[in-house]
Amino acid sequence: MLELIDVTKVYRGGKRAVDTMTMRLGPGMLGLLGPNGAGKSSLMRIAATITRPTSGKVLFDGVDVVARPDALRRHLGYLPQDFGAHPNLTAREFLSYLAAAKGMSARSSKARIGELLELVNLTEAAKRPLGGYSGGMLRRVGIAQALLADPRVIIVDEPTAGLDPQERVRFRTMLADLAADRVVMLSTHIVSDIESVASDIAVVAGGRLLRRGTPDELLHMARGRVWDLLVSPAEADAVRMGYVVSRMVRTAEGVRLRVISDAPPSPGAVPAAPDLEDVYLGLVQPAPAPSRAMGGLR
Ligand SMILES: Nc1ncnc2c1ncn2[C@@H]1O[C@H](COP(=O)(O)OP(=O)(O)OP(=O)(O)O)[C@@H](O)[C@H]1O
Repeated sequence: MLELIDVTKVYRGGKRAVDTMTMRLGPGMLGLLGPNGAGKSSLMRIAATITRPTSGKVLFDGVDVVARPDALRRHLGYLPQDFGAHPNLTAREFLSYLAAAKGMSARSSKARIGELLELVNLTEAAKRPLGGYSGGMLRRVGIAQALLADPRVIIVDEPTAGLDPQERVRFRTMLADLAADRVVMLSTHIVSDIESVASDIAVVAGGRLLRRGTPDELLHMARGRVWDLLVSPAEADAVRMGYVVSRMVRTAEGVRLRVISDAPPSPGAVPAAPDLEDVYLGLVQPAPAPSRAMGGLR
């Protein structure tokens, strides 16, 4: 069990990137969802013992890992957002080098690296220098290095950035499998990255935890507050001035809008079944003035 308790991070210069966040994580996948600048990377670096919190506690199985980071590090696989690999090394050489740095024996690491290359589908490319890899292939090397020591806790920061749709799906499924018996914490600003795999979603913005729940619990919040309407282009502009609009499609008949609001935004609005994108936008997007769109979702 990994626990973040009242964690705050204030950077030099005064930026409060994480503001008294508390999260407890057991086995399973927690999707940390928030816009750019929400504080996701800062929180993950703190959870991964890379950065010290300004205040608050991080406990792993009850042990204070701010004071004793090694208690977590030997069980941790971490994939930072800016994961960089040496361009002249092959995938196999790079992973062997990291395994040696982690103190793994050459024999056990050889077998493990073979397994991992298979898992991330890089066996065939493993003898080529990393400099010639695509963004997606490098991400897969990144996840392989995070899994080297068969970690109990896996922290991956925006792992799908730069992946094509097929790679995204493969990556999500792989992490979901790993989450069966491990703590997996994954950050993203893309709702579809986590809605099909995370049973537990934390929405963060401005350094604060806004909501946490299962997809069903989050969807429940938005029930009765999502509306579809078809309007003229001029009316669409007016609606966008006053409401949170989660989708807008121009069609031959007019503009089809999806609006988040407690009350119907217009007499012709039809209630719609919410999805997680609606919930997310309702939480993180400031309501345009006049502020009547967000109340119920906060
Ligand atoms: N080392 C630092 N020094 C000062 N400010 C920082 C530092 N790192 C991050 N910040 C600021 O803290 C806030 C949160 O940044 P953070 O990277 O944690 O957010 P994020 O949700 O991961 O966003 P992104 O997806 O853009 O990385 C931002 O305003 C960022 O500019």
